[in-house]
This record gives sequence, structure tokens and C-alpha cells, in this order.
Amino acid sequence: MLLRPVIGKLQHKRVVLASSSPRRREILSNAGLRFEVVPSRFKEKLHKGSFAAPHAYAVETAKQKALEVADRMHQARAPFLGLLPAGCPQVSLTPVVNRCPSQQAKDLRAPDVVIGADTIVAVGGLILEKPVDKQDAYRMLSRLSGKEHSVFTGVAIVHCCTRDGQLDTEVSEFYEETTVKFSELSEELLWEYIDSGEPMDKAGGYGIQALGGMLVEYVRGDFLNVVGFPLNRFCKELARLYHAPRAPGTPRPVQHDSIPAVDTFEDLSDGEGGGSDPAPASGGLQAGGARPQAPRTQEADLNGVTDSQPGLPAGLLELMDGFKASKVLLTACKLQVFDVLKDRGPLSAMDVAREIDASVGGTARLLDVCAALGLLDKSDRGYSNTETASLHLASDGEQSLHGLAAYHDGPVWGAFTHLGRAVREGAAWTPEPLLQGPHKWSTEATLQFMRASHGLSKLTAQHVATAFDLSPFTSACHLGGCTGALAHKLVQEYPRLQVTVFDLPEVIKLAGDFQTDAQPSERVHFVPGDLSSDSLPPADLYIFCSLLHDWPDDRLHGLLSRISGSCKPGAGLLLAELAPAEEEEEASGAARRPPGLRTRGVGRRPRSPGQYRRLLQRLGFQDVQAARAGGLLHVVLGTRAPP
Ligand SMILES: Cc1cn([C@H]2C[C@H](O)[C@@H](COP(=O)(O)OP(=O)(O)OP(=O)(O)O)O2)c(=O)[nH]c1=O
Repeated sequence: MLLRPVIGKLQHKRVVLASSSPRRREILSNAGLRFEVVPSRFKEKLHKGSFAAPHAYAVETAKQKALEVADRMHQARAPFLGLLPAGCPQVSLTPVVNRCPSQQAKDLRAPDVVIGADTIVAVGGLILEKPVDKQDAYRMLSRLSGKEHSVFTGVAIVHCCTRDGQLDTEVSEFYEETTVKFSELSEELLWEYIDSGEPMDKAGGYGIQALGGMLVEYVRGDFLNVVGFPLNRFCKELARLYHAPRAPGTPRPVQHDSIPAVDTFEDLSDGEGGGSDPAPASGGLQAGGARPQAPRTQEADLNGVTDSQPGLPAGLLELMDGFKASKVLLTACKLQVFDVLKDRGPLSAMDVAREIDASVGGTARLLDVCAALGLLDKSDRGYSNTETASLHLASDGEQSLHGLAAYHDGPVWGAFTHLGRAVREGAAWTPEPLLQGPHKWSTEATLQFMRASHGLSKLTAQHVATAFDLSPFTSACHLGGCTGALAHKLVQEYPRLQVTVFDLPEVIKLAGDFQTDAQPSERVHFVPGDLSSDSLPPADLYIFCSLLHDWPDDRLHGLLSRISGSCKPGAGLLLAELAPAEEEEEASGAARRPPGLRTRGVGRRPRSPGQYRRLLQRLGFQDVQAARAGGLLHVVLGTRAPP
């Protein structure tokens, strides 16, 4: 089995992972699969007693999860169609670049393949899923203590196609079993583990890939199967599906516009299987640019008649109208739709219209499109927020990106509306206030920028703070540290650390308006200054976060060599910057990168960790290491070598 070509078979497809599990996302993206994530809303409540064996339950649940997503994505196409101009092909309203997972759900192109999975633990005839609370976790773990148990993951690969407006599906399903033996667990160990919080979102109440690994005496079988996805078996299944020789007279599989029939994959395998890398996607777009669809040639149809028509440039069409979905999201945020519905849904369109002071018809249309984008749930009783909307799009809450949405709806939208002028005049693709230089920013413009930065920093701070063990450092300086969100996270993580937030005086003056913690720490200090001209506060660790990725090389080199010159031997430099799109896709599946706050428009291509590593080494840093931080950023840490 040649792994890349096997995974490569799906590169031409719109592949959707119907799962919220970060582990599944990581396993599949590490294997090089490109896919979107649309968590299933199927409630895992099938009657366990009606299944002859635990694995049958896991397989059926996996299938229902995948079918629910296939069906929802198929249904979701309808509300958009009215928005398209007459004669416009039915393409996505969502750009492939810069879209959040829930937006991806509603790309108007139906998915080609939906993958669902379900992991359960079986012990003594009992099926254990995720614990509902700590007591439940305790019961599960005590049951596993000192014994062998089985972990089953059921997987369903659903091939979808649309015929006469109806969804047609073909399901391939399988399961994998792994045996795990636990040590005897003392009460103390059990409760310490439960209190770590790790058991709560995992079948059987443990995570073998993390702290739970310490409970395990041995594993027989596929380790990744325990973590949530049997990659080896999945690849074999793909190989079987796409390479299986067809017996004479066997009917061809379902014909579909965008899923070549199985024998078409066989045809393609000659062309793309020769190299170790999957062939570039022929349809759709990759983050960072349009790839017009390659013409399909000689694709066999149901009756064996060949079709040599070139394929439609679906990717280009997606790019052309993708902005509409962004505007819908930004407008709903601005009108506070997600605030109104938070903790209160379901509400009717009329109720929401009253609350946001808008027309009933207009509100109903906006809510419908939000539902189709996967931002709202719609039922007979009305509209309610999805979890993502309550978490990230309502204006309150720890993980709110409302400020970022307002920034994009305001200054960024304005800058891009006049892009033609900027191109003609050679101006930066930058919001007006930033263009005028920081000293000209109005207080409101500065605050708007800071709100955007604050939301994103809070979301990434934990990942950045823990990407490496920073406990050897006692003082750090976050350059361009804005509201201090990362600084506060750092002092929480490292009790000995003092952190200085260094930023422009205009920013530092307003930083106090941003509540980063219930108890502001005395170990965080704010120092005003200009990176390019002022001397930097002393520290034994300097940090940049989401600031440098689009700086031109000469400016970046100038700044970093100045820092290198002022560092004592042993001092650290930590860069947490946007990962290049393809790396980030690999890391997070479909969760594509939102625009960087300080990106000048779509900016230059972010540098890879290798490029930063080489740069740091040239500037006198040693032991340079790189790590990922939450799929969005990569973090590079180097130590100043003695001169
Ligand atoms: C046993 C075990 C399970 N798990 C995880 C894998 C699955 O994510 C989870 C089992 O729950 P599932 O219901 O299979 O998956 P999920 O709820 O996380 O995601 P979705 O339903 O949206 O697909 O437990 C580990 O991460 N490590 C382990 O050692």
C-alpha cells in the first residue's frame, strides 16, 4: 500500500470529516488528507441493547453521524440558491480561503465524501462512551482498573451524490479493535486523573495519548484506533475502494458529477500514483489562491459512455462569490444576532427582529442564511445559536471573536472595497487608520484594532505559552504585546516569570480597558515604546506573536539582529507566527486560517518554521526548535549563543 497515493485519491474530492474530535482531525491531517470539518449533530443515543456486539453499535453510530452531516449539507444548499443571480451556477458562497469551520459546512458544492467515526470502550459486555460527569468517569475508570478492555472505533465513509435534487449515498463501513490493559489504579491516582479534566471528552474516560497513557500497562493493536481513528485500516479501505478490480459484468458504482466512479480512480492512479506526493486538487481552491479545475478527460459514466467535456471552474466561482458569506457573518455579528440568541434560543425571526430593531422579512432571510452557514440552528421552534456562535460570535465570553469580526467589517472591509485604487496608486492594502501611522490613529480606531487583537490573542495564548517549557526564564518581554492577553497567560503558567508588555504609547494607554484576568497580575508590566526606534526593556526571553509574518525580509532581519545584539548568552527568542496555509491545513484539516490581525490585506506568504530557524541561526541563536501552537501558529524558540 502506497500511503500517499491512497490518501491522494481523495485530493480531488470535497472531503468532510463529520467529527468534532481534535484527535481525528490531527490524525487525518498528519496523513496529508485535505478535508473540511463539519461536526455531526447526531445524538449518540442508539439503543445499545439492540446491537449484537459493541462494534456494531460503534459502526452504526459512525454511519449516522456521517449521514446526518451529508444530509444537512445537502439541505443547506437550498436557502442560498435564491441569493444567486439568475443563471448563476450553484457554487459556494463561502470562500475556501479564510473561512471558519462552521462556514465551511455550507459551501454550496455538496460534499463528495463524508467520514464519520465513533470510538467506544467495551469491558465485560458494557459499552462505555464519554463520561457525563466526574462520578461517571470514576465509575468507568474503576471498572477498567487492572483489567484488559477493548477499544472499538467504527468508521463510515459515505460517498454522496445528488440526482434530481435528491441526495444519494453509498456507505462503506468498518471497525477496528484494540486491546488495552490498565494497571491497578489507586483511589488517589484515579481522582487526581479525573481532576485533571482529561477524561471528560473521551470514551471510557481516558486519553491514552496524554496523561491517560500513564495508566496503561500495554496495548495490542492500532494505537491510533484508541485515540479515535484507525488510520491504517482506513487507508486499506481507501485502497480497496479505489483500486479494487471490477469483476466482469459488475455494475459500475454510483455516477456523480464530482466523484469519479471507482474505475475512474483507477485511471487516475497511473497519472498521480507515480510520485510520492498527491496530485494537486483539480477542483476547488486551496488556501492562498485559486486553482482552476483541470479538465476531466475521458471520464466514464454509468453506461460506459465517455465524456470529454472540460470541468467547470468551480474553484474560481467559489472565489468570486465567497465574500457574500463573510458579509453575512459580519453583519449578523454587528446586528448582535448571536448576542440576542445566546442562552435564549430558540426565538422566532419576529422576536429577533424586534430585539435587533430590524425588519421581520430581512431578519428572517439573514437568520436563514446564518443557519445555512452553520452559525445557527433552525428548528420548528425558531432559531438558536450553535455552540460555535455562542462561543466565538457573541460579544461576551472568554473566546469571543466579536472584536475581530467588527474589525473586518469596518476598516478591513473598507480597505478592500477600494482595492482597485490602492493597486493603481501603489498603496498598501491596509485599513485607513493603520495606513496613516499609529500616531494618527483615533482612540476609536486604536480600540477597534485592540479589540480584534485581544480576541485572537486570548484564543491562542494558551497554545503559545505552553508550546515549550519556558520555566527556565524569569523575565520575558512581549514585543507588540498589545492588551497583555499573552502576558497574563504566561504568568499564570509560570509562577516565577515577570512579563513586560512593550507596545506603542497609544496602545499601552488603552490597555487597561481590557480585562484579561479576574485578578490583574503584578507580574505583568506595561512599557510604552516604539520597536523600531526605542531601546527594548531588558529581559531574558523576547517574544513576538502574530506580528512578523508579513514583514519584508530586510525589516525583519534588521529588527531581529538588533534583538540578537542586545541579548545576553542564554537569553531566548520566541516567535509565534502564522503557519503557511498548507502547513496549517495539514495541522488542522479544514480549519483554515483567519486573516492575521496585522496582515496587510492578504499579505505575503507566511514563512515556514525552517525559514525562521535558519534566520535565527544566522543571527547567533542556537538550539532552535519549532512546535505547532493550536494549528494556527507555529512557534520557534532559540537561545542566544555566546559570541
Ligand atoms: C479511549 C480514548 C478515546 N479518545 C477519544 C476519541 C474520541 O474523540 C472520543 C470518543 O468520542 P466519540 O463520540 O467517538 O467522538 P467525539 O465526541 O470526540 O467526536 P464526534 O462525535 O464529533 O466525532 O474519545 C481519546 O482521545 N483517547 C483515548 O485513549
